[in-house]
Amino acid sequence: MAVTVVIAHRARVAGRIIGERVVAYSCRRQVHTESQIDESQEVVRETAWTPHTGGKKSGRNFIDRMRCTAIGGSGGNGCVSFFRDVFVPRGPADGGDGGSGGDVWLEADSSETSLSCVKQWLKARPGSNGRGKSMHGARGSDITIKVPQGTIVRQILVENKEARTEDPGLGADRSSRFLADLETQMARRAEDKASLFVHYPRWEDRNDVSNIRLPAEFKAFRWAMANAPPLSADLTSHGQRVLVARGGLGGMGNPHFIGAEDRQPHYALRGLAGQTRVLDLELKTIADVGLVGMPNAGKSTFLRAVSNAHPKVAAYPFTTLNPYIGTVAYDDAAQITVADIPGLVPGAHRNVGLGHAFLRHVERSRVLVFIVDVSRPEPWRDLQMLRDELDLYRSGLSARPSLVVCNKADAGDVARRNFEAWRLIAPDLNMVPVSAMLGKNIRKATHAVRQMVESSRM
Ligand SMILES: Nc1nc2c(ncn2[C@@H]2O[C@H](COP(=O)(O)OP(=O)(O)OP(=O)(O)O)[C@@H](O)[C@H]2O)c(=O)[nH]1
Ligand SMILES: [Mg+2]
Repeated sequence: MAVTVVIAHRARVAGRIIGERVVAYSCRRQVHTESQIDESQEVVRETAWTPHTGGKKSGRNFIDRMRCTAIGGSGGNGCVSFFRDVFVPRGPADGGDGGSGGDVWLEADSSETSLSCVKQWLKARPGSNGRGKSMHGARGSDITIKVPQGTIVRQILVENKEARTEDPGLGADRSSRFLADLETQMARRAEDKASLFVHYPRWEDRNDVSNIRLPAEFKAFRWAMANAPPLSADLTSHGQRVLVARGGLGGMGNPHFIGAEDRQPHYALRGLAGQTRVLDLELKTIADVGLVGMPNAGKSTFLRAVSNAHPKVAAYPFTTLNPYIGTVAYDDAAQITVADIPGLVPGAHRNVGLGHAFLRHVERSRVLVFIVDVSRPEPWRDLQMLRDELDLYRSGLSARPSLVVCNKADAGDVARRNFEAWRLIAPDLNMVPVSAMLGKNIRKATHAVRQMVESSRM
């Protein structure tokens, strides 16, 4: 059976054939794509995760989806110490508390354009341990990671394997199984409790901490950590921040455990571990207008003509490999943002061409501008294909307010005839003939777009 690779990335693609399956690795987008074709149907699958590429910021490392792990700094341990002085051999407890661990924050920044600056492990600093003479440990410093505006943060819930209970044996009857369970639970609880404490040197055996009441603040923190709701945030505006992993609470020093029975506690609490969260970051660019078109239709040329952006323009398909954002400035100081994305080809929803993953960058645009090359035969078919691909990505997406820009209207009689025929076929379609290359009729298009953006804001 013949096996074909459907991937049309212009980037370097290394592939290896395993049986009837072709596994291809695209170096450009770091997307691991697996294609398999059988006689009846085509199956193309893209793994959801783009691995980290080492923090480089260049355009080739554009990343719009990644997974990372945020770990709050652990709290410093409380200290076991006693006041000592000349003629004071057994002074009162004076151990300081440990400092809390640092927090991990994500912050939207308008100067960031890609998630490639985000590392896979985001770790905040731990708090310092408490010391004698009631000296409390310093708080661990927070870390703030800048992400582009439009980043969606979701927590991935990882299964807790420890939650599974052990089976005491097949032969055990119900009551003995219940008792065995209870015993293991009690032993585990005592063990867990003992592991929460630090001891004065060589006092481990003498300290029985099983009856010690843990401080309410400590219990409340542990409860809050265990019952924290799954994180989900959308960082849409510049400076918006979200706390993704809280630092652990610092342990309490031994003065907290002075009681009626024990005036000289030889133990203190350890700091708690920081929160760990596995995060899925997805960048969905926020622009007022999204440009959608086939490769070579002139999207980038149009963006150059209307805005301050300078995307690369060339006479071959897939010139644009990453989204570009430009700002259109009007005479009365009004501004709208326009996103140019790589071209779509028939079957983009099956990952043909560069796939439709880039459509996430126009998904939030209120207005869509279809750039159609009017010098191609039957350009209305191209528009239908674009609309179909949008709907296959997200149903109803093509129903957004839209303008059809009939580009390359300067390309001779063919373009003019096609445009006139199109007018007859679809008299109600919102169309503007332009020549992005020569800058003709651009003002008409930009004003039509502005009207649509403003009416969609109302
Ligand atoms: N004659 C003519 N050519 C144009 C016009 N607009 C763009 N072109 C040419 O069409 C070719 C493709 O233009 P691009 O702007 O790179 O097209 P694109 O849609 O961004 O293509 P991809 O980035 O590959 O998706 C270039 O050679 C442009 O010079 C136009 O209005 N008239
Ligand atoms: Mg382009």
